[in-house]
Amino acid sequence: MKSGLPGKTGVLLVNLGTPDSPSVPHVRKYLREFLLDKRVIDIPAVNRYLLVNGIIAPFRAPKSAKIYKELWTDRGSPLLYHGLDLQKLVQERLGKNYHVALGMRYQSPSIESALQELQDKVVDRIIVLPLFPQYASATTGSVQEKVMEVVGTWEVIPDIKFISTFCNHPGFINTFAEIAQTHMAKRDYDHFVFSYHGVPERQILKASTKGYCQLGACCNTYHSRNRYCYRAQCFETSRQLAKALNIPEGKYTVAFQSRLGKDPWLQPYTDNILKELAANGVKSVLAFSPAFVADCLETTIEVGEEFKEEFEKAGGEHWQLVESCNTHPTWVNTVVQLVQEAE
Ligand SMILES: C=CC1=C(C)c2cc3[nH]c(cc4nc(cc5[nH]c(cc1n2)c(C)c5CCC(=O)O)C(CCC(=O)O)=C4C)c(C)c3C=C
Ligand SMILES: [Fe+2]
Ligand SMILES: [Fe+2]
Repeated sequence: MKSGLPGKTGVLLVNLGTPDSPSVPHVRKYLREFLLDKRVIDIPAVNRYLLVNGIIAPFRAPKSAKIYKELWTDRGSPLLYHGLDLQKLVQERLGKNYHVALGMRYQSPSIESALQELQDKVVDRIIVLPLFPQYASATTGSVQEKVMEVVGTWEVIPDIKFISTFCNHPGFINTFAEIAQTHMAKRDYDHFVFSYHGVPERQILKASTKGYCQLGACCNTYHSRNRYCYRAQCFETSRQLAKALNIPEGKYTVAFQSRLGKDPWLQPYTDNILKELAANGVKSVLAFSPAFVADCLETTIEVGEEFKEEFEKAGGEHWQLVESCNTHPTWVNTVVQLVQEAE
């Protein structure tokens, strides 16, 4: 990719985004921007506007704001401050021939401002790393579309490389494995749950190349035909994590969380699985949330607190969340490596 001429490489790290504060108006503004994205709620535009403005924004925003208040810290939202910390550490590691910027797909700092920062630094090429290990149209696809929309307005469009998936990158797997080992060293676990953010099944079928994915055993192996299938990537991440941690098949379950609305989302649902596990006598669970590389509402609150409470209510005794990659040194090394591999 390099021309042989000296010049800076721009690195754009992008995560989903979070409200500016846990207040109801800020959460409502965030949910509106997020859920009006046609890649996130992929229904006809008029229905999406009615659903988001008529139901989700008025009714969900106050409930979500309450949960965001629980999550909020002195440094603000974890998704944002972990992103800023990661940006700083990766910048230090890559040095002066690189400029590393952080953008959020929704809210701030925006992708527009992050790309402007790179343009101001006169970068020759840009490497975009959406911070989602598994490609989904709603996340990585949406980031790619937004970046192309913004740079499409520039007079000079530099070389751009997108890192679309890193679901089985050894550095990503090792980061989670190392964090999990700190918990596994302290006690034995009866069972392991890999809980991924869900998506509507319809989105998996739409993203499938030539009808390859049937939401069945087709996702049990990972190869060029299903490289971008979110379900196949979640299974691949789980297999690699199980391998790295010597977890035998039968001792782990892949499940999906955070569904919204009445349409079928990817199954099994984590909240059902944890009840089944408790009913089958499983007492202790180590729970991973490997669709995220930074802790956020979905990991800390949903997996770490809500699922724990439900598991214990159902008869389980010990539920432990594996914290996300955040600024773990192996993860910082991995991001540096992903950038270098993309050049
Ligand atoms: C793997 C990453 C994510 C996918 C895929 C995804 C899909 C998706 N999400 C919603 C609806 C909501 N998600 C919410 C929060 C949220 N989602 C992700 C990531 C993915 N979403 C993150 C990182 C977060 C948390 C951000 C934070 O601030 O900590 C929320 C808001 C919270 C709530 O009210 O529950 C909603 C709503 C849909 C519809 C969707 C569809 C594919
Ligand atoms: Fe989400
Ligand atoms: Fe499949």
